[in-house]
This record gives sequence, C-alpha cells and structure tokens, in this order.
Amino acid sequence: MENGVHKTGQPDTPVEVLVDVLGKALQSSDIHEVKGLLENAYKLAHGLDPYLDAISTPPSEVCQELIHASLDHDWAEAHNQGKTQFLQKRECCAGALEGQLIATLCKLASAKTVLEVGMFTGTTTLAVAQALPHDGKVYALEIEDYMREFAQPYFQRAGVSDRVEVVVGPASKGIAQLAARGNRFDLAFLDADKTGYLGYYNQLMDLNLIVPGGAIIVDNTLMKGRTYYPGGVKDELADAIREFNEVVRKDARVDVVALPFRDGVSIITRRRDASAEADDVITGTAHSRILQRLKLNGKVALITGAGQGIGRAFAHALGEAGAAVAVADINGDAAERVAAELAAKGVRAIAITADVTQAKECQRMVDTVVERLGALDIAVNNAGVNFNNAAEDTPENEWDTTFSLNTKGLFLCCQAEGRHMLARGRGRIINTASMASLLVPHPQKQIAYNASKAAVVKITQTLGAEWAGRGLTVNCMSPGIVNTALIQSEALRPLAKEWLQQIPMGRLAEAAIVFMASDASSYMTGHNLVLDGGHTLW
Ligand SMILES: C[S@@+](CC[C@H](N)C(=O)[O-])C[C@H]1O[C@@H](n2cnc3c(N)ncnc32)[C@H](O)[C@@H]1O
Repeated sequence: MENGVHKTGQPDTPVEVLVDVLGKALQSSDIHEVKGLLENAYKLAHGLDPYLDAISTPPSEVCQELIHASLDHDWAEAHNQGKTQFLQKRECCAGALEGQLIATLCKLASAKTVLEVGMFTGTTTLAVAQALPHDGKVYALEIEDYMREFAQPYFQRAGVSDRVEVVVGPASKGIAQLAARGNRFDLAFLDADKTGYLGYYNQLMDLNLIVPGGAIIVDNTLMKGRTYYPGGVKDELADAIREFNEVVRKDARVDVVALPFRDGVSIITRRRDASAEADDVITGTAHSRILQRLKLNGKVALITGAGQGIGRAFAHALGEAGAAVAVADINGDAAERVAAELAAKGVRAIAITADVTQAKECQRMVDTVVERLGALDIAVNNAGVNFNNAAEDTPENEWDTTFSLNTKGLFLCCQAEGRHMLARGRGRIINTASMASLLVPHPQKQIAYNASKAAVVKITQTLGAEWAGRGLTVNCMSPGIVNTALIQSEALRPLAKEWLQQIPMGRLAEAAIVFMASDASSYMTGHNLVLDGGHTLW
C-alpha cells in the first residue's frame, strides 16, 4: 500500500527531502543548479548518521573502547595469520547506535534472555548484557573462535562476563544446541551470514524459541538498498535478504515492521490467536497477557508505614509496576524522602503525614489521596509496631499501643479506604499481617504483637467476605523476617543469625505485593499469603 500522506504532502522526512532535491537535480539542465542541489543532497545524507549518534546516549566507556578496537584491528593480518577462518571486515561491527537500539529494545521488552546470531567482536553483545538484569543472559553465536578471545576481556572489564555465553560454531548448530538445552529467548538479534537468515528464522519459529510477546530483530534488511534497487547487479546477498523479507511478510504467524534505520532493521513479533474460537485461556483474560495483567499503570496506591522498611519497598515495587504512589507515614520527613526517591525514578508520588490510630486522620489521608491523585485503587495497610516483652511482664500500655496501631488503626484505614472503594465498586486492600499470626516466633517474646497480627488475619477474612460481591478484594500477607535496616543493626545481628537457622530457605523474606495489587490476583480475597521461606513449616 502506498503511503498516501507522504505522497500528497510536502517532503516530510530526510529521505523524502533527498528524493525531492535529487528529483529537481535530474530535471534541471543548469549545471550550477544541479551542483547546488547535489551539494544539498550530499550534506543531508552525509550528516544523518553522525547527527543520530550525536543525539543518542553514547555506549558505556568499555563498549566504546571495544568499538574502537574492532574498527582499528588489522583484520586482513588476523586472517593471513590463520586466526580467523574468513576475511573479516571492520564494517561488520554494527556500531554504537545499533547496539544502543538493540539494548533499548531489550529494556523495553524487559528481556532476560537474548540470542545474538553473529556476534563479531561483541559490541552489541556488551551493550545488551549491560542492559539486562543481573540474572539475565545473552547467548552470542559466532563461527570464529577468535572473536570470543577478542571480546572476553571487555566483557570481564565491564563486569558482565557471567551474563554472556559465547557459543562458537555455525549458527544453525548453535541454535539447535541451545534449543536442545531448553533455552528460550525474549529477543533474538539476527546479524550473521545473510544467506543463512531464512534458516535461522525458521529454526527460531518452528522450534518455538521466542517466548510469547518476544521479538526477532533482523539487521541489514535493506542490504544497502539493493533489495529494492538492484541497479542491474546480480547479487546473492540482496537476493537472499529479499527472499527473507518476503517470506516473513507472508508468514501468518508474525507481524513485521521494517525500519530504515542504518542498513534496515526489521522487528518481527509473533501474533496471538485472534480467532473467534480462541478462548480466554489462549488469549489471556480480557485479551491481556499475564505479564500485562501485573502492570499497575493508571492505578493509585496508598501505603501506610511507607517511610522505611518493608513499606518503603512496597512503595517502590508498586511505583515500578506503574502505579502513582501515596507514601504515608507518621514521620513526615521519612515519607517525603521516599516520595522523592520515587519521583527521581519517574514515579508520580506524594507524601502524607498521618497518624493512622485516629479515624479522622485515616479519613483525611484517604481524602488527600483522592484529591491529589484522583482516586484510590490499591491500599496497603502496613504501619505497625512491635515491642519485646515476656507475657507476664507486658505492661498494659504496651498492649494498648500495639493494638491501637496494628489492629484498630489498620481497621480504621480499611474502613476509610473501603468506603471510597465501595462507592467506586472496585479496589484492592492489602494488610500486612505476619507469620506471627501462624506461629509463635522465638526466642523473642512479643505477645501483644503476635495477638495483634492474628487479629489482622481475622479482620482481613471478615472484610474479604463482607465486600466480596462489591468489587473489592481484601487480603493480607504474612511475611517472615524481613531484611530491613533494623535487622541489619548491630543489636539484632545475633538474633537475626538465630532466625536464619529457623528458616528452611536460609534467607530473609521477600514479598509479592505487585501480584496482590494487580488484576492477576482478582479471584483472591480474604487470604493470608504466607511468605516466610518455609519458616512456619518447621
Ligand atoms: C555483521 S557481523 C555481526 C555484527 C555484530 N552482531 C555486531 O552487532 O557488531 C557477522 C558475524 O557473523 C559471523 N558469522 C558468519 N557466518 C556465521 C555462521 N554461519 N554462524 C555463526 N556466525 C557466523 C561472522 O563471523 C561475523 O562475526
């Protein structure tokens, strides 16, 4: 299909301007005018890549050094000395901009495992490895063993060698090996021998090596323009790419978008089954992929006790998942600090100072969230205290203080939040209970805390049942011992050591707040989610 907008309008892109200028030059018989037009065209084309480089973030220092080393290397000499099987060329290096593009796509796709077919000296491999999470991995296939030796010191210097596995040999064999090992990829980058592309593509598709929602990125799909303008030259590479492009375009399993970036980059994604017969199991509930259902974009979350510890971690997790966050704490400075941390990450965040033992304060807190952030979708009632005293020595005021915050305060929050959510017919309330609701933690003595947290479970069950048919879910979580600054303190260190021995997993607790706040947990209510590394099993 022709691009009607561009056909009818003024030249709108550098290439369209180029076409316009060169078209005028072709029609002119005035040699001075032709020269002037050609000069314009030359400057326009010549300046494009340097300008794109200048306005894009440069690669890391190590990556830049690797790019320079790749471009400066005497590849003819390396081949003469038998170090490479084939005569390699400096142009093989995809360069800074393309490396940044692939790394950026990896970040956008939240990729963890990436396949690169054709590594050369590993400049893109390095950019990708640096963009991956610490437990991510890029598998780079390369026929030349020399490239592995070349790249490895740079991977090491960048501190990412554990995130890179170079598989030396023909790429088709490498793909088969990784498939046999059970590897699957969020993203694959095809950039080896062009006549092999179709075979690699078929392997990736037929063996289901790209995860749902993943992509195959293909370089050189324009082949210097010879795919659409052969210029009368018989050209094996352009023929191979042209055939590849046509096969992909007609493949009903995928969507493809071809970009005029560098030598042409195509992005291929697998389609989902959109047929009328496809049910929710195939398409995902409401046609939403499970990982999309975990996203909290457009939602507003309130977290009490968010100025430090586990509440601060909840605020960051919910903000990262896309929610706007209200950070509530009795310590206003701490709430402000956490809100500022979130804002620095790009999360919309506000701080609220509130004493949630008072009903009026709870209501004011909810009203502030609604007024400033528009609504309240997710409420995490997390503020709590703990005192350690033997039962026989526990003073009355300690019992009262604990229950006033951990139990009554939490209920008052649920009440104020629940009223707003019931009126809207939707919402998620998540209460912080504790594994102390299930067992009696030891050796520390904390009767008031244990009893207050058991009550949190009953409040949660009751509200979960009462509000179940009205669009609200109310759940609580019972974390084991959480790795907070308090646990790291000198005073608690010996105790923390003893606790670790009581935990089958041998490490401190992690949470599941995003799952509990998201659509993915929509059928769960009144539940006490125990996250204790098996602590309550022993
Ligand atoms: C264009 S370069 C790759 C550039 C690299 N992806 C980058 O971003 O800089 C192509 C590489 O593919 C390798 N190659 C060629 N044929 C191959 C094959 N059959 N199997 C594996 N690697 C191959 C070459 O040795 C060369 O290093």
